[in-house]
Amino acid sequence: MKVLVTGGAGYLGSITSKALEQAGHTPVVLDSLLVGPRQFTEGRAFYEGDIADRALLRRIVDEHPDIDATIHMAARIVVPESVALPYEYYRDNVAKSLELFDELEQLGKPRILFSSTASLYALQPAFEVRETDPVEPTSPYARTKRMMEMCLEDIATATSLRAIILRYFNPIGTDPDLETGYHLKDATHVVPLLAQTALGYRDSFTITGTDLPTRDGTGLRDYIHAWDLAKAHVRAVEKFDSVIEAEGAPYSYINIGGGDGVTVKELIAAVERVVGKPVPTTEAPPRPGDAVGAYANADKAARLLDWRTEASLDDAIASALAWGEKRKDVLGYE
Ligand SMILES: NC(=O)c1ccc[n+]([C@@H]2O[C@H](COP(=O)([O-])OP(=O)(O)OC[C@H]3O[C@@H](n4cnc5c(N)ncnc54)[C@H](O)[C@@H]3O)[C@@H](O)[C@H]2O)c1
Ligand SMILES: O=c1ccn([C@@H]2O[C@H](COP(=O)(O)OP(=O)(O)O[C@H]3O[C@H](CO)[C@H](O)[C@H](O)[C@H]3O)[C@@H](O)[C@H]2O)c(=O)[nH]1
Repeated sequence: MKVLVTGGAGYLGSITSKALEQAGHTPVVLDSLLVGPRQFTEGRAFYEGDIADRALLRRIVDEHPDIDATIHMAARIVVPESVALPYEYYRDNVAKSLELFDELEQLGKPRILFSSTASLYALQPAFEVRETDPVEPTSPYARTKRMMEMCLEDIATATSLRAIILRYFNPIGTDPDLETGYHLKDATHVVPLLAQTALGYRDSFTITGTDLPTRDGTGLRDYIHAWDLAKAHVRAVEKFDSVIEAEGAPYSYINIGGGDGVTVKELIAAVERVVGKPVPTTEAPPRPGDAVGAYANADKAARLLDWRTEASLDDAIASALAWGEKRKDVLGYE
């Protein structure tokens, strides 16, 4: 199959492109390089440009008329930044996504996989969330994702477009060959920050939020290996039509998580276990827009995609540490 991957120069887009290739499929990457590095597109069909550039989309489909589906990963993704830059987040994640979907549908390319987020779930007393559980996005970023979910429901109901909405829990680590990975210079995600501290590139790691309603007061997340997440996309592309048929609706929501909740303090202990030495920490209040947390009920992914996570937390942390050591060679910064 041939798959258009928007945001394919990014962290998850580049790893997913590689997983598609390993499964015998062909990714076609569209990315503006707003943040994704050009190196991450090497060896692939790559179009540099914006998802809302309709002329470019027409050219891509003209040159690749056999595109079977689109994985729409391009977005701005940093929660605290979304609080400070709402215009940028709503314009890029919502308004531009609508242009993309409208043009793809007109071009006869109606299969969309959409990258959504677990951070939009409302807090549940036991933290486990199913796709049918209530949502309550707490940041502009999460609201852009929820808005797009609602748009996709309405568009799929009214038009030929069909959507599989993948709600990612927290991907960490990278592809097995360490070719691409987490690339943000000023990391904001917990595991890259912990890895940089464990590797000695940072003096200490700051725990943001120690008085939350979790078992030890720190934020709880469901961390999954990015390579497992990439393979979930391969399954979703391959099974697209059968998922939509099984759903009995023109759209489907699927949690992509492992099913284990891990607090920040537990995560730090796991990193210390993997590196075999303590990681210095300090404490601070939660970040603006921070969610308390959730972990996935991943039964639906198992049933509809025949997918479940394979890697352990320690494997995923080891992958993140290995990439943390290597990324200076690839990107030029630690
Ligand atoms: N990383 C996570 O923890 C996480 C968790 C849940 C969901 N997601 C979602 O997964 C997707 C990929 O995230 P990621 O971590 O790989 O982020 P990333 O920033 O590495 O990748 C996003 C890519 O999109 C590109 N892009 C942004 N706006 C664009 C535009 N208008 N036109 C073309 N390209 C554009 C960027 O240059 C970048 O390469 C996003 O939609 C994100 O919301 C990520
Ligand atoms: O320096 C830090 C950074 C984070 N954390 C904590 O670590 C946990 C995870 O934080 P991340 O920023 O790594 O992940 P989030 O779940 O908050 O957010 C990320 O994953 C979400 C999916 O759940 C969104 O999609 C979003 O793109 C992405 O930023 C949170 O409890 C956070 O408070 C710290 O203790 N210290």
